[in-house]
Amino acid sequence: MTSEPNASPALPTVAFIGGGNMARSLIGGMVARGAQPSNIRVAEPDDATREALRADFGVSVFREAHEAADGAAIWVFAVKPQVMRVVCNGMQAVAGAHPPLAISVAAGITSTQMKHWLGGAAAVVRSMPNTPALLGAGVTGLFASPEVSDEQRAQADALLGAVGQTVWIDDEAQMDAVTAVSGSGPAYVFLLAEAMQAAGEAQGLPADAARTLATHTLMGAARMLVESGEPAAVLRKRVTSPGGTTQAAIETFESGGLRTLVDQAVTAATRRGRELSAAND
Ligand SMILES: NC(=O)C1=CN([C@@H]2O[C@H](COP(=O)(O)OP(=O)(O)OC[C@H]3O[C@@H](n4cnc5c(N)ncnc54)[C@H](O)[C@@H]3O)[C@@H](O)[C@H]2O)C=CC1
Ligand SMILES: O=C(O)[C@@H]1CCC=N1
Repeated sequence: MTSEPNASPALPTVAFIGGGNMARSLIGGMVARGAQPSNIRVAEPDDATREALRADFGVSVFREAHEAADGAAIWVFAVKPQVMRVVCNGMQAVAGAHPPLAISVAAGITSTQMKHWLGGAAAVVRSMPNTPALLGAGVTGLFASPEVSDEQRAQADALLGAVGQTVWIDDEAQMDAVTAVSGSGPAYVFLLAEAMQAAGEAQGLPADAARTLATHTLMGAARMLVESGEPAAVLRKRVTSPGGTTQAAIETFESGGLRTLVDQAVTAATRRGRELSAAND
């Protein structure tokens, strides 16, 4: 099931545990789309990162996780998978017998691991957002553990839906594939942008021109994919005149194994997600 972005979410107090790249994208996207900064608290040990969040978005910032978390209705865990267990264990005293909704954005870490590390009573939504959330153009896959109530599920959908599309996943094992396609996905597009720009420069284009041509081509094509609703293959064929320039390029991509390479890359990212779960158990 997918849903459209919400323009102005009415959210309860949210505490972000970890204020790095992904948290910044979510917080920036939420504030830009109408969330009250006074309802957003962030725990971040790095002084410069913490102060930048306060200065840029007006949110309340804290050095310690428990300071931000105490009294918040939703906890968003945005730390690296490698430290998640320690961070959750440190929250058990604040969680008590009735912990608030816990939303994890971490790659690999399962809802069962989160629940146990938080003391066994937590309702956990495992999510996988991506950094275009900063522009309200994110997409987030979400899985709700059995303890999550309908109201909590709606809260998670409102929070992540404020910064882009949401897609609910019924089988948690598929969250590693979500991570591999859309969580990591922006990096694949940025790699393609780098390669297109470099190739344009190699053909003699000035760097500025190559960047503008490559980046706006990606933006225009992405908008067509979303706004036309037509399959990618149909849009591709409309650009590809028989015997023309595009055909020469597409045949080069196909004979070079682009589809196989993309499949291998997504498979490697999916596998890495599973490894992160096992390695940090
Ligand atoms: N960067 C991305 O595009 C995406 C990242 N994620 C997930 O988001 C999580 C965070 O990733 P990033 O933001 O990229 O990493 P990051 O390294 O930029 O942010 C993590 C932050 O957690 C802070 N931190 C460390 N220990 C802490 C503690 N005890 N309490 C509070 N904060 C603590 C660090 O100082 C750091 O600022 C990871 O689990 C990752 O899998 C998910 C989707 C996309
Ligand atoms: O690379 C990572 O592990 C994280 C998860 C998805 C995007 N960044």
